[in-house]
Amino acid sequence: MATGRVIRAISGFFDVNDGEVTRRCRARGVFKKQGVTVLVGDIVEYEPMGSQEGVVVSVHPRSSELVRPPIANTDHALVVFSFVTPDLTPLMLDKTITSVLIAGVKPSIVFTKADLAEPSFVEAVSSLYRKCGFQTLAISAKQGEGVEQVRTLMQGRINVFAGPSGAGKSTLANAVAPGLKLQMGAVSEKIGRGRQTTRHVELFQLDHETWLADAPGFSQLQLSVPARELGTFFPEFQKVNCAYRGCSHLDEEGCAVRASVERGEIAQSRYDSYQQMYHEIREREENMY
Ligand SMILES: Nc1nc2c(ncn2[C@@H]2O[C@H](COP(=O)(O)OP(=O)(O)OP(=O)(O)O)[C@@H](O)[C@H]2O)c(=O)[nH]1
Ligand SMILES: [Zn+2]
Repeated sequence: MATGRVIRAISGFFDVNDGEVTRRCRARGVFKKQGVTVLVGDIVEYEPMGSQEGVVVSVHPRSSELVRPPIANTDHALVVFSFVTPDLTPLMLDKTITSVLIAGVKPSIVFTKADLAEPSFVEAVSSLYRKCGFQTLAISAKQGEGVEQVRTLMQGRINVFAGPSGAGKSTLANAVAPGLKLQMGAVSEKIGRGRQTTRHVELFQLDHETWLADAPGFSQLQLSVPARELGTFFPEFQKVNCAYRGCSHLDEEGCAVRASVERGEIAQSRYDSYQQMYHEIREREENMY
């Protein structure tokens, strides 16, 4: 028996890498009956067969599981947003960060196209997110500025990119992994005649302990958390210790979060995003009954 990581899934086969060799494996027949799924990113036990093949016999418990694209055990999301072209929209950024946190994945925020933005804007935005407690970088991938620091953040992790179209994900991926020619376009999904085809996801190895998914995650921002728990995914809200259990931080009297916003400590834009997301979730919750 051997242990490896699934790095690719192709029409019923799984490519399993043990750190050196990649074998094409099929899954045990009983998996289907037992409802066991094998995802790219899974750590699996397999029975080697010959020098290049094998059979997956069990799947280790997952630390995280993304639905689109389907990847297991991602532990780091690079949240890539450009300062300009397209312009930064705080709500989109905050939603992406929150979705990453809800999925149990650590986010790092990478602001791109710093070369096209006003230095004062670059500094203001970066410091706003740094103060929230997020790892934050402002880079210019085209000029190669900050690329080394991004690569350092990725070290020893299973990385996935997240962020809107045109933010610079492909450019950055190719800067950190030259030679791989990565295309980070969103996972395409065609729905026709009841059939759903999703682009294959693959993990690319940057070194023996660092991996990068070739498709961006968090393309559908569902915010799958009860409204009352949303605040726990805003690290700067946690720091002020609102004494009210289950406080929505919207209109409760004496709410420490609102007081902090009024003092200008918690950023108004983050609080606005929180309110917007809260109402979105509430609407969904109300429609469920
Ligand atoms: N000036 C400048 N342009 C950049 C930078 N990074 C990316 N770009 C440009 O921005 C455009 C979009 O970059 P992509 O890397 O294709 O963006 P993407 O996020 O992969 O976009 P999708 O594939 O649509 O998801 C390209 O024309 C890049 O050359 C940067 O740091 N500075
Ligand atoms: Zn509160």
